[in-house]
Amino acid sequence: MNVRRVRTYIPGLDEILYGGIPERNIVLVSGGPGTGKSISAQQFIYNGLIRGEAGVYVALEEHPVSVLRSFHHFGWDVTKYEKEGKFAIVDAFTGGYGSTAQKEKYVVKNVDDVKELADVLRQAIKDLKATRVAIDSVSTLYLTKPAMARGIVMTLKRIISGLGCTAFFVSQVSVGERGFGGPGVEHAVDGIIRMDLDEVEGKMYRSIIVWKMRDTKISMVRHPMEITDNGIIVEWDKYLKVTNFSATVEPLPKEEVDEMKKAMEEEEKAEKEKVTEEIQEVEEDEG
Ligand SMILES: Nc1ncnc2c1ncn2[C@@H]1O[C@H](COP(=O)(O)OP(=O)(O)OP(=O)(O)O)[C@@H](O)[C@H]1O
Repeated sequence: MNVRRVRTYIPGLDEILYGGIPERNIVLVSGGPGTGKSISAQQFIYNGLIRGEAGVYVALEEHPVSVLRSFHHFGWDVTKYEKEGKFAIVDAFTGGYGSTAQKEKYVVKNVDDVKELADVLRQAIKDLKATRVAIDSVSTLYLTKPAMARGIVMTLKRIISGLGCTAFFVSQVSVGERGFGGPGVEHAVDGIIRMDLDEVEGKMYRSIIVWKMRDTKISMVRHPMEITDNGIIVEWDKYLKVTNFSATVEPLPKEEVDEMKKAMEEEEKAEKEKVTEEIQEVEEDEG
């Protein structure tokens, strides 16, 4: 059976997922500092907004004003969609203190209370009829209580997935750490995307790897990745070979490139059919 997919529209990422993220999947975006996790979450939300899909961004790690500044840094004007009721930031950072928080609609007063966060998030998703959610970062919620991690992730997953949304959960790990966020979390989520920065002989290399993604085939190699003024670009037809002394970018075998291209073509076809069906439904309702 063909799964319904949510395209990230992050250049190259849908290709290495063979068409996009299966709908309702909760994806852990894991990586060390400065690897591009927040940018990927913002790009995922913005790319939905410009295509008519409402989105909610949960800010746990930065002030909502800083989050807005990050979106605008890439020219992603979310303020426009906020005014139209298609985008909202859930403020789980300020605790309701300060002049900005007084004006916000979705504020979590006690961040240690996951039930409160879940309630505010549920309300935001329902009000906006959102289909995309980003939590930045989910690891903040259990930094001091690792035993609670699985329970917290499962609570959020039930709500988000249950309401029909697909989500990016940002997970912070230390430089050089091999895991993604602890065993409870890694098994609870539907997908894991890992972002890395490697220093080889004084030069930094960015890369991305899909570790797991339920209900779809994935690329089995590490891909080079760039952060540009327009956001993240994944080099989906190349792979990065890193050793202690060298980093080389190699082309992928032609068969794999062709298979990813084919998967994308099929997804684009399925998407066109979905739009046609939706137009027909609207016409029938109106007619
Ligand atoms: N226009 C740009 N061009 C190139 N690189 C950029 C640009 N804007 C931001 N960056 C880089 O992106 C990195 C930050 O990415 P991001 O905030 O997504 O990291 P992160 O993985 O969320 O990190 P942390 O866990 O520390 O918050 C910075 O190192 C910055 O240099």
